[in-house]
Amino acid sequence: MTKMNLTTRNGERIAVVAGLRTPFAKQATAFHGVPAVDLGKIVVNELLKKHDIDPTIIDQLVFGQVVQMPEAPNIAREIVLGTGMNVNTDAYSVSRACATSFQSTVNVTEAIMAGYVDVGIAGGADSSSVAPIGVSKKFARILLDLSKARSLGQKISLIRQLGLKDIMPVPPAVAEYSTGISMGQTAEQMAKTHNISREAQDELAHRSHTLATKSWQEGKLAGEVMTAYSEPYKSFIEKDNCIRENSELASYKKLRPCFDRKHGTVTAATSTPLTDGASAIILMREGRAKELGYKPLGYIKSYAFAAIDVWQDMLMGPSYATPLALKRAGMELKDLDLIEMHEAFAAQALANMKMFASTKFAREQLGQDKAIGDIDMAKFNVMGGSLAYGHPFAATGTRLIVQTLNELNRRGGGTGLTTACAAGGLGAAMIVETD
Ligand SMILES: CC(=O)SCCNC(=O)CCNC(=O)[C@H](O)C(C)(C)COP(=O)(O)OP(=O)(O)OC[C@H]1O[C@@H](n2cnc3c(N)ncnc32)[C@H](O)[C@@H]1OP(=O)(O)O
Repeated sequence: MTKMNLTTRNGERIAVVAGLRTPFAKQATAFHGVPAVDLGKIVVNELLKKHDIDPTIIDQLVFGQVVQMPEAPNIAREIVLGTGMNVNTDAYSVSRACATSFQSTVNVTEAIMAGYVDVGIAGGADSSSVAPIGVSKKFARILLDLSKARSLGQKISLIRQLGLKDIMPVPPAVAEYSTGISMGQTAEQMAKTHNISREAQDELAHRSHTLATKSWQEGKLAGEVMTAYSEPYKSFIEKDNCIRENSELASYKKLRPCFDRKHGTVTAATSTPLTDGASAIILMREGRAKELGYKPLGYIKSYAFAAIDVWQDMLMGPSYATPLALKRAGMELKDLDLIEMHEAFAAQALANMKMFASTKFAREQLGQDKAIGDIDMAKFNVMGGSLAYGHPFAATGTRLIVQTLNELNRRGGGTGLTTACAAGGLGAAMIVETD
């Protein structure tokens, strides 16, 4: 197969020049009270400062946030207006559930390929601590009717229709809108369908924490996680705080399942914690990066998105998107030097790994004779994954892209796969390479 690259019309590659993320913090800890829009501003502000990028050269900023704030629906534009960037910088927001910052990266990539943009920022931010708490549909309707009621009698009769249940606040659910099935329940489905044992899930989570701890200790994350917070932002944390530095397999075994208390196997340790954080990357036309004197971290080689039904085993996206991204890159799984898969749940990652290796799955679901391939654990989530780092939904895609490129560079260069499942039965896969 001939290897292929994504390029502009005159053959220039799409360069990832730099990337940065906030430390990722467990819900209601270090970033308690800090909305996603501020996390986005913090990270973009520091990204520009750290890499001495003149904000006036940014043509476009595309950002996303999964749990949206009704008062600031276009987070991208708020970031431009709130970071001293040129007010004329185009900015819009995208949403693709947990693959949101894959999507923002693709939007900027495609704009560069089309020749419309030379320099763009992509990323995502989410806060599980500042969530839009709503009201029930009945309460919302009655509030509206109350505002239109003319007499006291009308008002009283409307209020009388409300019970205690109707006026209780409604937090956003981490569940599928059309089915009501939570992400955790889907992970339970996947563990059962694919026969993923509790032991295997515990081991993957323990591995994730152990490798993430080691990566921090070896200083590998220092360059890509911000530690300095410039004015007007206060100082926060300097390290991810979901990672268990003293992870012990024995303590995993003691935990009770969370989503199917009686027959389940998915626990708090084998689920990504609810997390706050933001991440962003700067993309440039290869020639523009050279003109400006930047040495890119790497390049976007190919990408693919895929979608499956949402009732059963919905978090299988990587198994559908990866073969497409490989085909578009003219590559096979064995050609890759690193494989970074978002660990939404240990059961979900393990089920996808099984399906990568399954010829039956390839034949029946992908319409191809050969399995995607066996995953070599020496290449898989080598610095740990989302189970340890956490998962601020929209920020995970650009975390994966930057972490993979930096690790490829430390290993002397190569090609890496980054892939994630997402709500709505969606999947994203992106292949990145270094020089
Ligand atoms: C496409 C996608 O990405 S879909 C995924 C989207 N994301 C989600 O759905 C989020 C899923 N996660 C969650 O909803 C929550 O994290 C839950 C419900 C699983 C757990 O929430 P909580 O109960 O608040 O978790 P908490 O951190 O308190 O942990 C519960 C217990 O497990 C323990 N624990 C958690 N992780 C570990 C670990 N790695 N090792 C040992 N013990 C652990 C905690 O210490 C705690 O013990 P304690 O009760 O004695 O204090």
